Amino acid sequence: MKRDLPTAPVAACQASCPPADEDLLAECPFAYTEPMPSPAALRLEQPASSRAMQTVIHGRRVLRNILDRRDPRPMVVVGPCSIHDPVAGRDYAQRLKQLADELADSLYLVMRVYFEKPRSCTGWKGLINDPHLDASCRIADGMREARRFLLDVADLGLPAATEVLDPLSPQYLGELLSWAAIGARTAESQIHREIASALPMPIGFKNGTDGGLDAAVNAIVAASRPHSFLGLDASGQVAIVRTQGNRLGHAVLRGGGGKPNYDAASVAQARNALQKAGLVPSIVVDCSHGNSSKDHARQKQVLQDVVTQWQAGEAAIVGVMIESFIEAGNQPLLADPAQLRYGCSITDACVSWSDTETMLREAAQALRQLR
Ligand SMILES: O=C[C@H](O)[C@H](O)COP(=O)(O)O
Ligand SMILES: C=C(OP(=O)(O)O)C(=O)O
Repeated sequence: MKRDLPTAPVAACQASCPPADEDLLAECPFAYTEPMPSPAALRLEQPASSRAMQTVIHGRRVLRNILDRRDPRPMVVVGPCSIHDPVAGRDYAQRLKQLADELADSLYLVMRVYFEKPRSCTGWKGLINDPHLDASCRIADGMREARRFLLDVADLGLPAATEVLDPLSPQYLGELLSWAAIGARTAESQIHREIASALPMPIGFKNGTDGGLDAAVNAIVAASRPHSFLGLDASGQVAIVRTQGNRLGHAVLRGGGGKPNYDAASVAQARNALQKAGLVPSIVVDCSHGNSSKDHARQKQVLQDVVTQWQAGEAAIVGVMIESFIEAGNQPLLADPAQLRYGCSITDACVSWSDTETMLREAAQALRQLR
């Protein structure tokens, strides 16, 4: 069967397929390539300030101390489901920095700065992939935009967290992150476990979309070991990457398979599974996704349940994740992005900024009373 090939792939294909025969052309790979600046080139173009690097390193150190139980505060990874409008994202970061300072005695706030969205099937794949929100997929622009955004967040003194999805992105952005997640759809992937073993920050591995824990537990063990794999060096050269293993892997319970898993019984089950695998049980509860049935308003109940578990002495829960933005809910991505509602998610629904403040102030107050 003959396929209709778009113009650019046809041109590239014709150059690489010896005879310009129609049938052979139809068998050509349906792909073509464009150059991308190297990680070193982008770092040179957008260098990190010393304040930014101090923020990142301090963030990693605090999170390591939380995981090693040397800092009693829970971590709170909080922010939009995805950054689609860097102006609204910066506005959010400024608000969050103030709240982080206010609650620093009880909670350690890290901004969720998610640029890459793993889709169940299809959909907008995030700011790096499609920064202009129009399917033009200008990835070099997206990477620059993402790096600029992380630099600005770090310059505010706010540590940042992201999901590592594309295997090459950490070379461009990894130095600016204090925490990273491997998502529910990729925790079972060997490639992502290898990358996690190379990263210099704590990594949360999510349970599977079916709610199963095995992928996350196996991922934590696998990422803690040394690996050798193919990657990219800073100059953009394909390289053999040899890692030492990341001992700061932990589980993120996000619910799944139509059921939540933030409740005390599910947390006990996860704690036992981690211990059985020889791991120190460290769990972050994701208040969103399968734990909220994607109803943003339910994130508040999940957080309240976690606080109750802390009050009952549950030490395995070292943090929570909240999907939060300026406006509550979400909206569809419109053909004209200028018509989008300011500060409202175009991926999963988020709690509003004012609810975020209330939720976190209440949690901090409850923790103060526990001291
Ligand atoms: O966090 C975001 C989404 O849950 C994730 O990207 C999957 O989204 P989808 O099921 O709408 O594709
Ligand atoms: C995609 C996400 O989560 P999960 O991997 O749990 O679906 C996310 O946190 O944005």
